[in-house]
Amino acid sequence: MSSAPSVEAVRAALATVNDPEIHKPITELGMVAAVDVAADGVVSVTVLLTVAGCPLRDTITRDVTAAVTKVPGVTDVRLTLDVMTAEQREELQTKLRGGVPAKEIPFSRPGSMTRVYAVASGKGGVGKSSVTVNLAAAMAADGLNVGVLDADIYGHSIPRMLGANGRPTQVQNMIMPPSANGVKVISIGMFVEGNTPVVWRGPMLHRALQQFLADVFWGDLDVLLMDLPPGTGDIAISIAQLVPTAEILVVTTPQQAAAEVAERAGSIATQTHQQIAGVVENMSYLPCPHCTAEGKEHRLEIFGSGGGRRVAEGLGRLLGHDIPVLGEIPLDPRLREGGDEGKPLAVADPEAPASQVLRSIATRLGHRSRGLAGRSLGLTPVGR
Ligand SMILES: Nc1ncnc2c1ncn2[C@@H]1O[C@H](COP(=O)(O)OP(=O)(O)OP(=O)(O)O)[C@@H](O)[C@H]1O
Repeated sequence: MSSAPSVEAVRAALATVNDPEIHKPITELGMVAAVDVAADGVVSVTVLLTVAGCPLRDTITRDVTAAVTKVPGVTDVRLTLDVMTAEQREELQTKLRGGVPAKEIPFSRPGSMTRVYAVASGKGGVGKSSVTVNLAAAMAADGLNVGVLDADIYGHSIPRMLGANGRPTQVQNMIMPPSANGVKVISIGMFVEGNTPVVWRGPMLHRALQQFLADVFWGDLDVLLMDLPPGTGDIAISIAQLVPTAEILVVTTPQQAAAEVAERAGSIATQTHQQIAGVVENMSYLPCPHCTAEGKEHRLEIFGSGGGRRVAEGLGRLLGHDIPVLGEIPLDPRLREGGDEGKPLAVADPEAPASQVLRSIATRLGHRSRGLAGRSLGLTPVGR
């Protein structure tokens, strides 16, 4: 007959259980209130939930029971779920913030290691959100900790495109973002009922963004992507004020008209003194299906050509240094379908031509040297 396990062995097993929302071990979060091991191998564990009526209590129950059951010598697991006191939640919040005072934006602290990209476009519908979610998913698949802030307050489509169906939950004053495809997501769409359009004005939008940046528990992000609304509106200015180190990523189509507006949107960087990470040309061409079937390459340039290059050159002239075109993404109906289904093509089919371009951009942006983001190096970036 095997002997009863030690309390340490049970605690070690509990340390393998992550809180489903905070994604950290429950032992580190102060959620394990008591562990008791009886001589007959019956283990009693008390776990404190962050809030009463926690929607994920079933997941926690299942995970804790499974982990403890695996410890040799355990004959039964008796789990009691209780709720943290206000003081305990306060303690947890301080711990989660890693000492950063409330209301401070972690990404704008000096020495922040998170690279922040604000994805901008001139016109709507050029694929800015599609590019954002695919880059985010590709970076996450590459092992980076990634967050997406859907700042496209009027056309918030990011949660659907990423398949983030969950709702944010609240621990004290902190908002826990749901995650999908390995990416943490927060969107104004998660805070409005149904499909209600948001008709907020500048100051309210600024406050909402401030809250998303300061009060959301993002954890240690390698990269934060912010999907801006099209154009050069209040939000772009707010972002520049809130996170001055955010670099701008301009998305355009090859079309002349789109390129002109994109250039205007990018030129905001001269006023806000932000860096431009580069230009992404989306919907660059459609690989001719007939020629592809015959093993030949023939690009149908549905929206013309050269928009990305023109924007990069225009912005380069304005800023006095070269701006790279980071990639030309072809049209692919599966990219749209992936967006509708919450399965970004870059990870669902990484070898598709559009995915290959997206993944190469993700690698380039995700692995730029840390700590230099947003700083002028006095160097001229090399083009493609
Ligand atoms: N490369 C592509 N191939 C095929 N469809 C695409 C591609 N890029 C984007 N789309 C589709 O085009 C539509 C517009 O894209 P998306 O919503 O990403 O644009 P947007 O610039 O973010 O628009 P808005 O800012 O107005 O919300 C979507 O239906 C999307 O699935």
